[in-house]
Order: sequence, then structure tokens, then C-alpha cells
Amino acid sequence: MSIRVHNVSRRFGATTALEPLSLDIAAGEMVGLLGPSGSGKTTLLRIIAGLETPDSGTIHFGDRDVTRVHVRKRRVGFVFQHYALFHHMSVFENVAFGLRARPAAERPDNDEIKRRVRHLLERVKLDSMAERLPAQLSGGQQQRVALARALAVEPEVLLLDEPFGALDTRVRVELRRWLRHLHEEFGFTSVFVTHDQEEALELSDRVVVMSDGRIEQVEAPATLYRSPANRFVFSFLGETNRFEGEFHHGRLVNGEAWISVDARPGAADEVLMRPHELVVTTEPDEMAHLPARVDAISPVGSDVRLELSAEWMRHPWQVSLAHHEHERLGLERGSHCWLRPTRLHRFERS
Ligand SMILES: Nc1ncnc2c1ncn2[C@@H]1O[C@H](COP(=O)(O)OP(=O)(O)OP(=O)(O)O)[C@@H](O)[C@H]1O
Repeated sequence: MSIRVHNVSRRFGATTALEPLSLDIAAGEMVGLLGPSGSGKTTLLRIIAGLETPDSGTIHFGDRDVTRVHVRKRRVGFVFQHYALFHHMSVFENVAFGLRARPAAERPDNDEIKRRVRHLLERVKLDSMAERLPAQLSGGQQQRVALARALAVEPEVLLLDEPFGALDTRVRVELRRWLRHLHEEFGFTSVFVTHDQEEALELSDRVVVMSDGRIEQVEAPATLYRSPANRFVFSFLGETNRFEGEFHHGRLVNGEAWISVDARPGAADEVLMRPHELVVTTEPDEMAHLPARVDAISPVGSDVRLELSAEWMRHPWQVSLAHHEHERLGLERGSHCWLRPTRLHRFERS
């Protein structure tokens, strides 16, 4: 089921939660709404769900205009951050709930309900816990029940609001995998809200980056990361090192530090770099003169993270190095070094 959001806007008193915005989601696509707190993600999700009415604009599911259609008639499944399971009902009954609540004419018979619920519980590997109460499950297991419950009614659209927000990192990663597999097996269209960049980039076919009630960019994860449309998207997607200065003879200069870059009309007096876009050296370079001091060294997974400071930096910089590179350089806390950017990002002045 495709979803078309056309010119939708929403205000709450003096607050503009959504500027008029449009978004097309293809059938079977998984789309992540990513943005800082207050950017309008939940409002947009709730409007798609039918839990909120837009001030203007229309929502279509396929060819059907659902703008004025009640939430119960939209055939959407929901998963929210707080499990919202029925605590007095077993896992089995929680998953069966949506089927039992259907009007008699549409309700499957008991055997069919059993079959479907069993199948879903197997899919989320909870078949051995069907008779337990939610309180007897871990947070991650409860959220898997919530997923199974949302899918029991065979929704064409699944909407998830920070579904894994309350769980610890390892469980989150595992649940993302569940969701991705279920999405592929059942073929529904999914829209989920997150403020976690990694989650959005890992799960989505396309990411919708929002700020201040607007859509900043809609793009597949790899393209989004490589080609952010503007400074906001760049900064929001990951750690950012910023060099600001004044242009002098082909250099951007800040005190004793400089980087070779052309002055460009309209460009801000700054360049940005990701932590992996800097090389640490033991002497200055002809393209850049960036002396720094190592303040902290932390091995993180496959990389070593350095935190660096210098008088010309407004905030400490982060640099990531391969372990062998770090060993070769022999850096310690307090060591002095030089930095050479391998890539510079520049955006229009905002
Ligand atoms: N029911 C409401 N009444 C008044 N203001 C609201 C209401 N719902 C949302 N807002 C405001 O609309 C703006 C967008 O809120 P929304 O919840 O959509 O953002 P969000 O991106 O989902 O944020 P978060 O990540 O914190 O949940 C915010 O400024 C919020 O305070």
C-alpha cells in the first residue's frame, strides 16, 4: 500500500508543528522519520495514522483518500515506545486481541485465530512463552509481542513511534533485525519515528530528515550520508569537526592554523569534517597546518577514537584511527600531532 502525504500542515496554538509538506512512500517501503526533538516526526506519523487531523492537505493510501477516514478503518498497525500490552492477558491473548475484536462477519474462527497467533509467535521466537503474562517477559520480549500483535490483523501499513527507544543498545539492534525480517516477509509498508541516526540509517529504505516542522531531505541512507543537502543534515547525521576562519590567499586561516581552500561566493567561512576524514601525522602538511594535542584515547570497536584540543578549536575534535595506525604513531595522552583532512564539506551560509 503506497502512502501519499500532500501539502499537510498542523499547528497547535502558536506552535507550527508541521509546515505544509508532501511525501510519497512506495508500497512495501520502509521509511524512517529522523529529526531532533520537536521537529514534527510524531505529528506527521499521527496524521498518517488518523490519530491527528491535519489543518490542511490530504493523505492517500493507494488511490483512497483517507484524510477523513477514522483510524480504525485505515487498517494500520501500531507499535509504540511503551509496550502498551494488556497486562492481565497472556502473550497469546495479547496477539489475538485485534482478531477477536473484529465485527463477527470479519472475525476468523477460533482455529484460524490460533493458527495465525502461533505462526506470529514462532516468527518472533516467543512460541514457548505464549501463556506468560507480559510482566514475566523482558522489555525486548514485550516489544516483540507488540510487533506480533500489530501484525496479527495483517495491516497494510505499520506505524512505529520510537519502537525501541526504551531498550538497551544490544536489544535494540536485535529488534531492528526482527523488524527488518518481518517487513520483508509480510511486505507491509512501514513508517517509523526515531531520533537515532544509526537506527534510521540501518533500517530505512529511505530516511526523511526533519527539522522545525519541515522536511530537510529524503534519501536512501548511503546517499544521504554521502551527499547531505545542507549543513543541518550533515551535522545531524554524525559527529562533526568544524574549522572556522577567514579567507586569505587561498587559505582558511584561524590563528596559527589553516587549511587550503578556495574562497567561494556564498560559502560559509567554515569547513566540516567527519572523524574518519582526518589523518594524524607527525609533521605539518602543505595542504593544512593543524597542530593539536591528544586529550583522550579510547579504543571503540574496530577504531581508536582520539579527542583533540587546540587553541584554534572552539570545541574538541574527534578523530578515528585504525588500531595499527594508532600503534604506528605511538600517541599518548598529551602527545602533540598534526591533522590532515582527507575530505572537506562545505555548505552555503545559512
Ligand atoms: N497536542 C499538542 N499540543 C500542543 N503542542 C503540541 C502537541 N503535539 C505536538 N506539539 C508541538 O508540536 C511540535 C512538534 O512535536 P512532535 O511531537 O511532532 O515532534 P517530534 O519530532 O516527534 O519530537 P520528539 O522526538 O520529542 O517526540 C513541538 O513543538 C510540540 O511541542
